Amino acid sequence: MTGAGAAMRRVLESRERASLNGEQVAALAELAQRVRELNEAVVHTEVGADEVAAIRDEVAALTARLSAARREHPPLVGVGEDGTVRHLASPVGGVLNPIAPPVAIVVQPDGTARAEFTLNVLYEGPPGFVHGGVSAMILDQLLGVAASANGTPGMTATLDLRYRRPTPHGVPLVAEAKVDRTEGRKTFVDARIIGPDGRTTVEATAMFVMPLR
Ligand SMILES: CCCCCCCCCCCCCC(=O)SCCNC(=O)CCNC(=O)[C@H](O)C(C)(C)COP(=O)(O)OP(=O)(O)OC[C@H]1O[C@@H](n2cnc3c(N)ncnc32)[C@H](O)[C@@H]1OP(=O)(O)O
Repeated sequence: MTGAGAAMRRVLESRERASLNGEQVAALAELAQRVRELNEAVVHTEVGADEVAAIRDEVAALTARLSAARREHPPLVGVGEDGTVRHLASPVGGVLNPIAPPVAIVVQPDGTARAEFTLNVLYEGPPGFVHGGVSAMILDQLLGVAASANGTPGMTATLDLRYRRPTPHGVPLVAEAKVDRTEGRKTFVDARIIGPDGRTTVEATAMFVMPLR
């Protein structure tokens, strides 16, 4: 069995990742945004059973139309001119991924990975608050981006979370991550989510390990 590094390289090499031009990305991102709105509407709808059945069939027909021509792999990672990390299909902030929370990560000149975002009810755990696993996923991504921006990317080997207070949804949040230190193949990164009152809701520390093989 080969290691994670070789496996990832193989996937990347096998991907004839048609570089989408800006226009194509914008068009698909708009589609993904409409699907996000659809997702939220599904959770909130009170329309009757007949209408639900009719909409179900319409959605199935749209899925069939989109599937008429499929890429084998989703489009590749890139970094925008403004430092914005563009992993187009990422489950965190991927503009082409309709289940991704809208978390656009920008790497600042001092290496801090930062995002400002608002989470809706789709990401709810306890009533009124963000699901802890969603916070963990967002922080893992931010931590990983900070490690990559430091020139020391890796796989998450450890992720420690401290949930200090509930993270509210429906209000602006900030998350940031910064590399603390590196030791050989290990990179240690700190991150947090900050609520609208400026108080930290979740803290995280992670260790990333660059796979050898
Ligand atoms: C700029 C472009 C931007 C692109 C941005 C994209 C950003 C994307 C962001 C995505 C973000 C999301 C990211 C994701 O979602 S990553 C997905 C979640 N993570 C994984 O699936 C990782 C799975 N594990 C592995 O692949 C391997 O185990 C790794 C690679 C981690 C290590 O396997 P490897 O065979 O290479 O390592 P080694 O065994 O020789 O050990 C080496 C050293 O490390 C120490 N160690 C290892 N593991 C642990 C552990 N768990 N706790 C404590 N220590 C551990 C070990 O003791 C040793 O230390 P020492 O004895 O030398 O002192």
